[in-house]
Amino acid sequence: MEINKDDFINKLEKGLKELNIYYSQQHLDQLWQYYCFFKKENKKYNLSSITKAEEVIKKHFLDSLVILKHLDLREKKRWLDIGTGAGFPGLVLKLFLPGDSFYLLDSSAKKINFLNQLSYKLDLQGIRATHGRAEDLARVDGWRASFDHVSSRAVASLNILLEYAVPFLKVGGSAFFYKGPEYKSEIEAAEKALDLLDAQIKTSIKLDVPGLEAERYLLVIEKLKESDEKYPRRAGIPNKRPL
Ligand SMILES: C[S@@+](CC[C@H](N)C(=O)[O-])C[C@H]1O[C@@H](n2cnc3c(N)ncnc32)[C@H](O)[C@@H]1O
Repeated sequence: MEINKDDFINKLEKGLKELNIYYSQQHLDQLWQYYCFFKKENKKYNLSSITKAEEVIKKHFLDSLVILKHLDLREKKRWLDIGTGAGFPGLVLKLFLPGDSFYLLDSSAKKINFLNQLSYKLDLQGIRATHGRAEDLARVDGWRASFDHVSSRAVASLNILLEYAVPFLKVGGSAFFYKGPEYKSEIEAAEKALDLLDAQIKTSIKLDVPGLEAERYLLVIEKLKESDEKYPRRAGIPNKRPL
């Protein structure tokens, strides 16, 4: 291990304080356990190329958490994280929103296996990791039109992501997409998808992740009406022929 627990926690606390995020000793311990397990199992489960402690703190943990201050925390919510990978942002958000229920979805069985073991180690309740493709699950009862929020980071461009995500949302629900500086051109290219899926961009927010030079943005999408049942199209089609 290239860093000890005290140094890891010092760096993590510094970032959380800069983000103005309320945290407890339990959060710090859980994120340390998360980091250790992620680091140990990274190769086996092919998780991420970012593995140095400082980078994991900034690019995975703080980047996942930076949206907390933009959420309405008054009511408990049901979340879906599409293409969650090693749990970013879904599992990290769950630690800070313990009363919300989280569904983590990924098309890689290995990653889901990792997340199930991690959830067990952290003794988390109200979290479920599922192996599958968004296009398939969005047609299943109990998944379609049943989430208050969908999150997704680094999975696809906006026009594709909308077709994956919007059918999962309840009418009035919102999706949170983590994006880079190219988000404006993605919005332009997604005009037709927004129209066909009866969704609108509620807001775009510049995110400040402490110590991160890369520009980060949050796109908040609102679902306006029930989705046409032809969406999403068959698995693979949204990516091959985006709306
Ligand atoms: C680049 S990784 C990003 C992982 C994580 N969200 C992050 O930010 O670190 C993209 C992930 O999306 C998953 N994925 C891609 N297309 C998908 C789909 N249609 N349905 C479910 N998962 C998908 C991949 O298996 C992969 O784990």
